[in-house]
Amino acid sequence: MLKLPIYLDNNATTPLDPRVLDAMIPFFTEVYGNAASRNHPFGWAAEEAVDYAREQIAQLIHCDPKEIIFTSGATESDNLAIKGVFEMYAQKGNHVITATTEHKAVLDTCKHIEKLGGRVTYLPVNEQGLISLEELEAAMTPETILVTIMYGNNETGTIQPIQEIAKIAHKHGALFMTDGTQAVGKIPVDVIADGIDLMAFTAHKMYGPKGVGALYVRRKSPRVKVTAQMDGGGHERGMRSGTLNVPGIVGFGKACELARLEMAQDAERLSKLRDHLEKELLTLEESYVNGSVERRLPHVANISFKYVEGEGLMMGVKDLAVSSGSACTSASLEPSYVLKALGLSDDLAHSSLRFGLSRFTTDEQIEYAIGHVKEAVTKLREMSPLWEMHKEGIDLNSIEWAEH
Ligand SMILES: Cc1ncc(COP(=O)(O)O)c(C=O)c1O
Ligand code: FES
Repeated sequence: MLKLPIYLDNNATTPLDPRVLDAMIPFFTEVYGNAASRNHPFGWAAEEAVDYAREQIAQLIHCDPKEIIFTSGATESDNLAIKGVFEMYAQKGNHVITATTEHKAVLDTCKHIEKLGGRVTYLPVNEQGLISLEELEAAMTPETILVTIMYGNNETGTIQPIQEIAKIAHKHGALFMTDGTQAVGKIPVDVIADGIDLMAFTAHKMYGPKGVGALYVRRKSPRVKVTAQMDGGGHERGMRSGTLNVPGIVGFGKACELARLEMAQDAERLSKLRDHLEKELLTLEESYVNGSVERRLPHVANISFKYVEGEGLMMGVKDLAVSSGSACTSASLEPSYVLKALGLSDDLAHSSLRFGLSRFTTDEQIEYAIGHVKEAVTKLREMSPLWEMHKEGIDLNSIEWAEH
């Protein structure tokens, strides 16, 4: 039988918690009504389950259950928030501010509204992956309707100064939206304390099922509205039509409840495990942490190993399921645009690995990962002429390479 690698790609998706699956199962076979059916108990039972999940989710992020709009995932929530605000507030202005390190679900939606006549400012980040509050302030105009900056980055785990960003947006009369996909369920997120007006998040990054997400839309001071992007039966207070995915929503609710109860202890254990992994891997010379070490999600480490070629690195660590900043693991030909935005060279971006730990990651798995990565990096460097030159003290930047 095929031996599976150790799964350390939990920023891509997490396994479903068995307790979440248990909660979902009756809603496939027994309680199969349409939550919008008002005339019989099948519908009522489904609606009751959805309402309960809405409460579980609202409790995790400290909002009112009415402020949760169910979607198919964070991609849809990002689209609904940005396009929906752009259309709804067109009278006020057409300017949106975001950052270069956002997820494609945000960046490509911003590109779309540019085609519709919108103006978008893409703020740069510093080497820590953080935007500058001064640059944000300077970019605000009377036409700015929306500032959208993610909570925690999916590649590096860097956490933006959310409360400060919200204050600046509000001071200038704009709404503040955040893609909370990687942060919700991992660190405390309080939409009221943080000043968030809209927030996208998704179940499958927090031990829930794939294909179900939510958009938080503030209802009071200010009351925020988005134009629906999916027309139809007028579900979700008219903001997102379509029959609700009841089992998925039940699972999402359960995942949020578990996160509320277990997040603190998970975060403490995982940050210790992550720090141990990182400390060990940094004993390899010329290895670097990408993103902010101080402001970071507890379960993420992104490390570059200089003088190691990206493709070789991915082949060398095949006992681990991890992501890399190199293009050979993705459909695009460019190395990670997030790492490049932090100022990394193409080479260093190519030679990076992203480790994403989960509730189910064990000490033994991390010990194995440490040994495996150390061995791979050491072996690859032994074969690398660049490493040899570096060891001989030759400044590689001073070399003039022959043209071919
Ligand atoms: C920051 C961020 N936003 C959005 C998404 C998209 O989420 P979903 O897969 O639920 O559409 C992801 C997941 O890849 C993500 O990490
Ligand atoms: S190492 Fe494969 S694309 Fe860079």
